[in-house]
Amino acid sequence: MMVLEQGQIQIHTENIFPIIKKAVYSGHEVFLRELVSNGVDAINKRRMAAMSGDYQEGDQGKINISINRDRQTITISDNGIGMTADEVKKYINQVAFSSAEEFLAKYKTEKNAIIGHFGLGFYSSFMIAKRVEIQTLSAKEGSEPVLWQCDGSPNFSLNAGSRTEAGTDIILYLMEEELEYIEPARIRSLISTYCDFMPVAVCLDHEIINKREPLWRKNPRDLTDHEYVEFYRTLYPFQGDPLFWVHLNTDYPYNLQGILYFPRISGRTDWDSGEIRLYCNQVFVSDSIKEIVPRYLLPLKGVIDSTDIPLNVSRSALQTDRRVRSISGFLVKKIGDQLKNLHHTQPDRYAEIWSALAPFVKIGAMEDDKFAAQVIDLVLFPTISSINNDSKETKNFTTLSNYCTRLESTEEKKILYCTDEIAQAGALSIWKIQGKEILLADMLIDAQFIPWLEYRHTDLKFQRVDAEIDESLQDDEENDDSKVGAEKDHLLKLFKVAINDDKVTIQVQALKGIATPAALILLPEQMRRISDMGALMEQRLPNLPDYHILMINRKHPLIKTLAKLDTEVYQELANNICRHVYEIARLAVGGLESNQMVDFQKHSCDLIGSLMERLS
Ligand SMILES: Nc1ncnc2c1ncn2[C@@H]1O[C@H](COP(=O)(O)OP(=O)(O)OP(=O)(O)O)[C@@H](O)[C@H]1O
Repeated sequence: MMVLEQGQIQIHTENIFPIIKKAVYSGHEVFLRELVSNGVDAINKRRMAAMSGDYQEGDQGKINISINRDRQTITISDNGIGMTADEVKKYINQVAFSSAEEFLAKYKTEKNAIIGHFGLGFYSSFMIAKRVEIQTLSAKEGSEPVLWQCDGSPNFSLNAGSRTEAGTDIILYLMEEELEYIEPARIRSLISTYCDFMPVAVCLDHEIINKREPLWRKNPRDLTDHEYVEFYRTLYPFQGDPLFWVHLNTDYPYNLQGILYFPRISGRTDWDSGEIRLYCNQVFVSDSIKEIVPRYLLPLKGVIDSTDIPLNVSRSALQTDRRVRSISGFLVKKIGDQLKNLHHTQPDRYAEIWSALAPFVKIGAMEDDKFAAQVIDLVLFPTISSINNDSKETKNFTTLSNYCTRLESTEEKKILYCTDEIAQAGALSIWKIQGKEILLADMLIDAQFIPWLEYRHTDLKFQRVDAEIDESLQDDEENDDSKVGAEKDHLLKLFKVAINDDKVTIQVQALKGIATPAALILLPEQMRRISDMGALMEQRLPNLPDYHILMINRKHPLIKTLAKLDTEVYQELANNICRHVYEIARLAVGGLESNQMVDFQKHSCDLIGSLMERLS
């Protein structure tokens, strides 16, 4: 055979082959992606070049992978543009080599940090092959076939090749320790992962393996909801249907296509996993890219396909990259726009999925001012409104601004909210009877979101229903001290003696409404927030703060009777009743600890027992 050329690949620093073999020890499988991508590029180049007339037009682009068990080889063949001898010298011996060298220089310091090893290119073959041959024939009219051989040392040879059709075969002689790639099942699964959406048929022994259509490349106007959902199902099987999606398509200032889905979040959702799949020209790169979206968008799933996200840099460099930051801002904006669109065009559907969206919208708003500006009027609260004429309670959704427009203009802008409909049921009922509309803020995140809202809206005052009983809820006539002052003092004294705890402030008031409870525990807003914050920092659920108010309702029949009881004679009974009323009020707000619960049961039974004795 006539030898065209023998030589040494120019080595600038050191022999990179052992480094490729050993240092890049993890993720060897990416060799297939790199070589198939080169084949796709070659096919595209041929199509373009054929238009100019100097190159032969090819058949439909196709990449075939064949396995020869006896020779322990894998051959990746394409019918692309091919290379002349000069091009092999230039592109393989110089360009490909220097890009691999550059890649490895970065790799040495960044180790696994480089995303998906993209950029190693042709020389990634040496991760799994002890010897590599290139059989290539350029599509340029009158070209001769060429054979390039390299045994993993810096020496290469260039001879006359045997290809008769334009295109390239990359023949990999597998190393002993890499024989897993001789298994067709292994290659098939790699094609499915990396090449599924490639624009060219990728075959294993001439059977097409990649058949999936990259939906994100289609025009959104040509797609139905069903197609979007089906696509999601194939990407993320058994995960429930998505709540909504955004189709991305932009050319300027960067090239980016994709579809982002908002998944159905469940208790098991891992907020930090990051499951957006990154593609580059329909070639799969990675499915755990967390750096291109802000943390609060990590629950999103779907596909981003961009040639403008630098792939051969470390993850930390990616995070600070200006273009990536701008892409991240673009994604945030698109999600915000879609939420707005849903809210306006499908308000019922929006309200229906709101509880799933709420944590992420609220966290996003608190973490990102720009996102906050977009979504602040899209935050919904369920409201517990007044009793209607037909006595049925209604629960609707409202935005904060709509709630405010319903407040009477003369009124102080006080936003009443409830964080637990059961524990705050007593106080809640008093406000409801007065026809007040109450926001339900019962999500964990609301403990931070309410103070955040208050900070943004300095003209608004947020008050939990059990923070105080203001004058509007008190029965003025029944609270006239000139008439009832003595009785109030008497009750106050009775409860003080019975409870005997300086931390509990006792108040006696007559509350409006017939169904109001005998006693209520009140927690002044600021004091309660400090206590809640302490619990949050200690990562426990907030309990009833030691300092609280016991509000005694003078209008309740039990308290009325108690006030009339001859306490000279029934001192102990009065004491027990006061303690019992206090314990019931604590119980109602979930404020009894386990040992107190045992005492409560005993006290209740003793009290009922002693009253029954008097009857018999
Ligand atoms: N199958 C092929 N057909 C024709 N030319 C090829 C083929 N494979 C590689 N080449 C040529 O060799 C060059 C170097 O390839 P290599 O894969 O190392 O880097 P790249 O494809 O340019 O960049 P990267 O892989 O980093 O995206 C290519 O630019 C191309 O000109």
